[in-house]
Amino acid sequence: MKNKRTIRIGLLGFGTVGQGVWKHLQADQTALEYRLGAKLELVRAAARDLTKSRAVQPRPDQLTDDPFSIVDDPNIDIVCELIGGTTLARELTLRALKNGKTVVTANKALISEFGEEIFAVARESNTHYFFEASVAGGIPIIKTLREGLVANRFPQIYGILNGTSNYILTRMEREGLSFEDTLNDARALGYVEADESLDLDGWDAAHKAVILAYLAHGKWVKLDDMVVEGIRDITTGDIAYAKELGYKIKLLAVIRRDFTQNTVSVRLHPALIAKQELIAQVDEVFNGISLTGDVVGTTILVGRGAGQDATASAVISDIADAVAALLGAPPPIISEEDVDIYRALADEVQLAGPESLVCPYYIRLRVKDEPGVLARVAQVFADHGVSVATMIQQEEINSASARIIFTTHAVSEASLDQSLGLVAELPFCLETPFRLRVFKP
Ligand SMILES: NC(=O)C1=CN([C@@H]2O[C@H](COP(=O)(O)OP(=O)(O)OC[C@H]3O[C@@H](n4cnc5c(N)ncnc54)[C@H](O)[C@@H]3O)[C@@H](O)[C@H]2O)C=CC1
Ligand SMILES: N[C@@H](CC=O)C(=O)O
Ligand code: NA
Repeated sequence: MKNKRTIRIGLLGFGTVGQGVWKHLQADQTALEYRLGAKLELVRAAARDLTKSRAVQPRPDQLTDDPFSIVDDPNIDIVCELIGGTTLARELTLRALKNGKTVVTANKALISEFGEEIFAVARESNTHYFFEASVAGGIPIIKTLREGLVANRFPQIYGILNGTSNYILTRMEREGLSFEDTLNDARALGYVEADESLDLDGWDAAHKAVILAYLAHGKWVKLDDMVVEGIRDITTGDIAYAKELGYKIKLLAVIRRDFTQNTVSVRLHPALIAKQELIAQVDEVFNGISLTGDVVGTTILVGRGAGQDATASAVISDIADAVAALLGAPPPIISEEDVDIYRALADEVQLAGPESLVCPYYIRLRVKDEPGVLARVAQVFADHGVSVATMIQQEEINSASARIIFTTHAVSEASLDQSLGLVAELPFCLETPFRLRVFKP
């Protein structure tokens, strides 16, 4: 390849994703160079511990423990931030952008918290910030929203955005294992965040939902304004009861825009979803996103949401866009720097209030097995407008206690929670009542 410009790349972070990017860029370099019309050079990667033995081993001069030497290197054009977290990663990202570098990231925590600031700095620095790997791993969801579906407004986007929890729920369902039993395997497969609470308590998927909500509706929603619940309290029993009732339990992100009321709601929680829905059939580490556009109708994307190779695929796709931008091609149709476009998308949209939380529920109670229990619970439900749709009662082994599983008709979350608060205080109630939402697309 004669007279082609050489684009130089540096990686911040050389863990699961960093090594994947290095490995695949090297393996596919020639083909990529032809497709991009530029030469690529992997200059250096920063890692915390240089002595660690790694599956991917660059030459010693290509590894450094000083990430600032990469963002300050005048020869480097593209910096990939694959460290994670929101402190050092933010500092490095802002410095790289201010130094005029194009930045590619997989860091959803950083974007959901500091996206507004980072996009502004990219704009002021006349450069770009790409983040395809930050949502749904290898699925090209960012490109799909910004480019492929640009003709649409989106009344509903929902789906599975966390590979780790979907992997755990799938193995709990198939093998009857507890989630602790499967967590180690998810770790070994490189799916789990360094801070595991991000995966298990729903925060990681919430970060991704915040990013999608911004891209679709131009509004940065704060985590404090969202319902965020994870999968820790789900038992194999809940999964089995849900199955008996025709449902699967999935950790779902739900983004709804009501164009009449001009409100948007973004939430993240486990929910029962009818097993015939395509999203219910997305298992293991796969993510699935259903996007309903006012022009195209519903489009569903399914693919690997975590893991070294899938994530590297998304990072390399951003590197390709970054190379194109550096060679003078226009940025993607709606780039993250187009504030005016996002302001128009937002159109002064307000967050939907708690009254918008109305749906059917799944309820699990553990009670003393004695006369009158059902009548008391039914009375509390009736007093709060909670109407029972189905009930399963199962005696426990010692036969002094029983599990009762209800599903309800649609009811407001406030009424449901009030009634469960009262049920919890009844003398025969042996455990805090547990409830899951039933999601109807
Ligand atoms: N693992 C996955 O499947 C996916 C991860 N991501 C995101 O990609 C990013 C990286 O994730 P992983 O590769 O899984 O994490 P990891 O923990 O395997 O790798 C992090 C790397 O950053 C380096 N690092 C941390 N502090 C450093 C410092 N002070 N100086 C130099 N290097 C430092 C570590 O040495 C390590 O090489 C995170 O933002 C994560 O959320 C996104 C999609 C999927
Ligand atoms: N820990 C995350 C990794 C990808 O974003 C997940 O499990 O989805
Ligand atoms: Na993606």
